[in-house]
Amino acid sequence: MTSPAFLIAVTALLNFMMLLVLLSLRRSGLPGVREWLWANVLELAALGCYLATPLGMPVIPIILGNALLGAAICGFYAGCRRFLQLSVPVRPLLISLVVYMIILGFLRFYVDYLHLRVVLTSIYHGTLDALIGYTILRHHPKTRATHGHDFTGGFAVLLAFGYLVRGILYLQHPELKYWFNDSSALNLTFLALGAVVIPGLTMGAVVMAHDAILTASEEVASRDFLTNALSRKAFIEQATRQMATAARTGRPVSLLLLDIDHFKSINDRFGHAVGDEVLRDFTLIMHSALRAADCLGRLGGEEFGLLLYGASPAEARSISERLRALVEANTVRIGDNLTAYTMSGGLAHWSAEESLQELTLRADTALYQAKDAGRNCIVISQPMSPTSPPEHAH
Ligand SMILES: Nc1nc2c(ncn2[C@@H]2O[C@H](COP(=O)(O)OP(=O)(O)OP(=O)(O)O)[C@@H](O)[C@H]2O)c(=O)[nH]1
Repeated sequence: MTSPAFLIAVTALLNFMMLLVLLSLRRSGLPGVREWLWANVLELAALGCYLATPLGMPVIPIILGNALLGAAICGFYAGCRRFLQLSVPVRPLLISLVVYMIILGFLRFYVDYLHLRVVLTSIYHGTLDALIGYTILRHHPKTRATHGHDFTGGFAVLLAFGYLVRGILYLQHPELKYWFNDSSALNLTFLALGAVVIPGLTMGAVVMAHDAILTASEEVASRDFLTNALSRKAFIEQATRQMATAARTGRPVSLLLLDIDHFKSINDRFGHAVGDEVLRDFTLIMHSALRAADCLGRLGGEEFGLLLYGASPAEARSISERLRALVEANTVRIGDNLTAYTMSGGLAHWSAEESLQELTLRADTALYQAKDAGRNCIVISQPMSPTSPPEHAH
């Protein structure tokens, strides 16, 4: 038959394994990992105190053990808040722990009410589990599915519910036994409930952390390091996705290819570092003038692609002209001097049967025409009619 001591020993082993898994995440630098680590260390120490019950020194399991376990769950909650970039209510957590310990001590050493102590621990741990569940589910990322958040938040809510049941049961039945000297199914069930809290929640936290690491590395891989525009590959993927959506919804799409004028001479005159600065400046202007949904990618060198989703041909034309004018009006500081530069653009409005490659070819031809026409202008490609001449916006 399983005994409470055996259950505690197994939990300690589980705890230790989760500690090792968390240690492997330390290098990630993710906020919250340090607190989760501490929560597991504190739980291990608490379990050690509980195992000392047969020694007959109640202060070790009841005061020290419960203080450490209470601190462990507070630490886990703090880790979740840090992970989610939220502030940690350190003072309220500390005060709650101190008050909890004072009442617990009172219920053991002043009046000895075992069932009220069980009710009190149920309220304390249940409330913290509910807070953990609520916080994680409330701050669930909106743009992607994350099983880690669902699992951890859902598990914490379930634990809170388990504690609620335990609290009510012990409140209504003061005759129920609890703890080391009782191997009844009920005692073991509630003991197991308390035992799985930190290892179970830690497992969820590890999944959340892996998800965050994966998302961050995907973001880095899809961005051009110098300008923070999308990489060519990511641009093509995103543009293809947006065109597929447009094909379904009937929304208009335009592609603008942009190229900084005489960029080679900027490099030649001021050096490569200044050229890099101009590239960064250019993308800053683009990002500040565009909507978040507009997809800007660096296609190579000083050439960029901009997919304008949802913009009508007239809107795309006015956006392109606005961007050109913004670049023309802007200056970059080079030492003590201010230098201006311009850009040319080729704009093509997408028609449903066209592939991204065909659309890009038309925009590219328009871009060449803009360069031929003297630069610092936007040329609009005429859709579907090979005979119609290109139109100049500026
Ligand atoms: N500083 C810097 N220069 C780059 C980078 N990538 C490409 N280039 C340079 O960009 C220049 C592009 O020159 P060209 O293709 O002749 O174009 P351009 O001088 O802008 O002439 P037009 O496009 O015809 O106006 C080359 O000198 C490349 O070395 C980069 O990441 N940083």
